[in-house]
Amino acid sequence: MGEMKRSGNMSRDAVLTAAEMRKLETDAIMSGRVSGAELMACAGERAVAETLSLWPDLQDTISRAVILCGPGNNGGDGYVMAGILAGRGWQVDVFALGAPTRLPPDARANRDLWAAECPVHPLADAADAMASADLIVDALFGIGLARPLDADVVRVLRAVPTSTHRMSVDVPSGYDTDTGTILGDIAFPADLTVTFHSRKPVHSVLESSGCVVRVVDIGL
Ligand SMILES: NC(=O)C1=CN([C@@H]2O[C@H](COP(=O)(O)OP(=O)(O)OC[C@H]3O[C@@H](n4cnc5c(N)ncnc54)[C@H](O)[C@@H]3O)[C@@H](O)[C@H]2O)[C@H](O)CC1
Ligand SMILES: [K+]
Repeated sequence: MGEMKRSGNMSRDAVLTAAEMRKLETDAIMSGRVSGAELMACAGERAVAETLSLWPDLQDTISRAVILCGPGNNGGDGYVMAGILAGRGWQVDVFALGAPTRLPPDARANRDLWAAECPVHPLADAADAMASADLIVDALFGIGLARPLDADVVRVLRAVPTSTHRMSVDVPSGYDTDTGTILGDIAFPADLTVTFHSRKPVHSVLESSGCVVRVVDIGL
């Protein structure tokens, strides 16, 4: 049975759908209480903290991370994580799906921050790099996955090694958030999933297959 742990002073046991989560985020942003950029920064910071808390061995040596960033705000969280890990002295390689010009604003801002100092490689090149990574971060798709993964993404997921730490941001790419089913043939094989504010239906499915699920507060 996977472990589900709450971090911070989370008392909410609600399970939200993708639409409910999106409404909560949008209402919070529209109210002016918090910005999307602040939510994304907090999401990335908390995702790194939970990853290092579950796998403290990663802090003992200079580790190498491969971060897979998608075309939306889930990818944006990945760019935030890349900057944090690089700032801690990690070797970080980022592989991205989609054109930068199509990224939503907060994700684009974090991508450009990263790209100002470091390369962003095409996702298709990730397969070889993953073999020697200590940590692989799946920031391809979160609650916005709308259809089965395309063949080029499937090809990369098939190359994800079993012998490394595999962490997914919010939802492992390939899963439908609300039904917990895999939309196509494959999903990212996460050992850890860090989700934001509250669980979604997919997370109990993940736990039953042995994935550790951590829920973190992002100030919503
Ligand atoms: N909203 C916020 O302020 C925060 C969101 N967080 C993170 O954002 C994601 C949700 O982001 P969103 O952009 O809505 O969705 P995704 O990033 O999951 O992907 C949507 C993106 O992908 C395209 N798409 C959908 N399915 C496919 C597919 N099979 N193949 C190719 N492309 C696909 C779609 O058209 C969009 O362009 C959430 O999970 C959080 O990780 C922050 O964490 C907090 C702030
Ligand atoms: K993901």
